[in-house]
Amino acid sequence: MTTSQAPLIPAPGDTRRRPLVVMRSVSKMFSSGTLALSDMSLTVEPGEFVSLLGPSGCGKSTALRIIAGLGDTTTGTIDWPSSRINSKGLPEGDISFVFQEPTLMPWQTVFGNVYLPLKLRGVSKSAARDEIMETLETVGLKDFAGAYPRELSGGMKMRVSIARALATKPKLLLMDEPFAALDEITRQKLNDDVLRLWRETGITVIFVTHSVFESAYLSNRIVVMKARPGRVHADFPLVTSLGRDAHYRTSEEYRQACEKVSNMLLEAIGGEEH
Ligand SMILES: Nc1ncnc2c1ncn2[C@@H]1O[C@H](COP(=O)(O)OP(=O)(O)OP(=O)(O)O)[C@@H](O)[C@H]1O
Repeated sequence: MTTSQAPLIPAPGDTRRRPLVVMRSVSKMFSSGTLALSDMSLTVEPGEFVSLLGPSGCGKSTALRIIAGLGDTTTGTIDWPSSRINSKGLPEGDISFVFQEPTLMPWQTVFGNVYLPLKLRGVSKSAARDEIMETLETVGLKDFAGAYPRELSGGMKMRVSIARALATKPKLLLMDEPFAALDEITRQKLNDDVLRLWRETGITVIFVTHSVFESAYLSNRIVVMKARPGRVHADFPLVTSLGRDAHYRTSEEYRQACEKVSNMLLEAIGGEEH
């Protein structure tokens, strides 16, 4: 992957807000010959909540993994204009990833699982304690710090996974279908949790989902992708005059947002070559 380094501090008089991440004409061909992404460009501003939506196999996870540095581009670049870049071309400590599976260590408590990324940075347990307890409180798990993953429900495990991702206070949270395996009510609760965290922390979120309803509820911007090869089909803001809450879920505004996203998705699927 190629990256370019930008000065961390803007030049005097430069009052422009720098994008957080810029994906420029990225293509990805796997060694199997599959062209997963073709000429994909995407600029994400600080504080955005962007959902990546599209048919199965259109390259959503591939795009997310490339942004996270978990995969290389074949051509194209990923730039981090507002971050300090490490030797791997990544903004040190600025990115966290939440996968569909909570991927917790079964032999560690909730506290131990959330402590892991801080431990890897050399932070002692005692120095990390207060912050970890605060993060656990944010996700509603303060009373479960000593519990083991086997004692938790699916939704609680996902909360631990989110707490672990937040422990390092990243600027960017990448979420790859995190709630797909959960029941609808748990999913809605976690949607509200993520929205609250997003509002409270000002974190930037890129959220991969198959769900029109979920994307229309959560995002202030939707990027619909097309498959074979994966590329951006539509990219639009989702502005609402209402708060995103139970009232919004039953509002005409939400219905219209779902209809718009759904139509864009149908358009993207309709354009596929079968
Ligand atoms: N490691 C890999 N090796 C070869 N091909 C891969 C690999 N990972 C993904 N692909 C292929 O790349 C394409 C995009 O896959 P990707 O998982 O990014 O899509 P997706 O939109 O996230 O799919 P889904 O919604 O089903 O999770 C698919 O055709 C997939 O088979």
